[in-house]
Amino acid sequence: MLIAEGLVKIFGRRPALDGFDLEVAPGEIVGLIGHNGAGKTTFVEVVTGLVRPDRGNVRIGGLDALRAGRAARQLLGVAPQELALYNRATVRENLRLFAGIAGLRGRRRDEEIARVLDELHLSALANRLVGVLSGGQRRRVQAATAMVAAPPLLLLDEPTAGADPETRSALLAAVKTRAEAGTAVVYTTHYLPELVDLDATLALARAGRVIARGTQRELTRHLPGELRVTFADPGEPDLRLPTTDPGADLAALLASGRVPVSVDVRRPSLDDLYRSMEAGAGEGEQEARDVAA
Ligand SMILES: Nc1ncnc2c1ncn2[C@@H]1O[C@H](COP(=O)(O)OP(=O)(O)OP(=O)(O)O)[C@@H](O)[C@H]1O
Repeated sequence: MLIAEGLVKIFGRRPALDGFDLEVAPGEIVGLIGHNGAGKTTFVEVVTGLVRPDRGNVRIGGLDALRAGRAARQLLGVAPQELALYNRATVRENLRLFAGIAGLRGRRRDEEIARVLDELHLSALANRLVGVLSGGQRRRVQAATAMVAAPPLLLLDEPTAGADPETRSALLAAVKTRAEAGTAVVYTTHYLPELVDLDATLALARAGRVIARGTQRELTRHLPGELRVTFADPGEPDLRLPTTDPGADLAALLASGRVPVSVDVRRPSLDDLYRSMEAGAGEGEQEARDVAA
């Protein structure tokens, strides 16, 4: 549904995108993660048409988004990181406007608005001015504007930033439902557990390019998990051992004659993956590139 190839965008002398590639299939949710400044928002802005890349191609649903921008954007719903809503209009009026821009009219428009209000738990706020809503409520409204015309591609840039648990779970459920119906989703976030809930595949951005792409399991395979053991002898402290081979490490422990009363193996998590990226352009990144290769 989305193919971005070799995107380069230079601001001043610094590349914000430096050979950024990403493909997203219909029904796929891609969690786009990476440190502040990795280029995630610039990528979203290029796909949206707000920023023109210096090099590279973007295809949306087979259309060249850099040449046939208008037609390609009809296939796109965007919730930008910086909220773009009309504060002096109500939630419903905002949704009418966005649905109208996407070409929805009459009864179909009203039905889609009712559906998205319900999905995002916004029905009770439909006639309130956006300007008087809380930050989390506005974020939900922004996500609703992206989803209202049921576009086949959704770009959600940190849609749950600052959101309370209710906002977050309503949004995640709506995104899941849309993906199950075939929508392709690019979802940027710093809240990694959300990507587990969404069963998203991952794209790790660093310094303007995607350095690794795959499932959570594929990308964390090279990282150590943790073996947690409690012993029968109350005087013996609990053991927490980083491990890539818990079976072998446990066998070695048992062979040493120590008697465990509980054993737990924690798989490497997305947080571990994120931390491994902190290692910079060192070993961790090279391993991530190997995984991608
Ligand atoms: N309009 C702009 N003018 C100059 N530099 C820019 C502009 N937009 C982005 N940048 C720079 O491009 C780089 C990538 O920024 P971008 O906002 O894409 O990162 P990000 O991965 O979305 O970060 P975050 O997680 O903080 O949202 C940063 O160094 C940023 O300062």
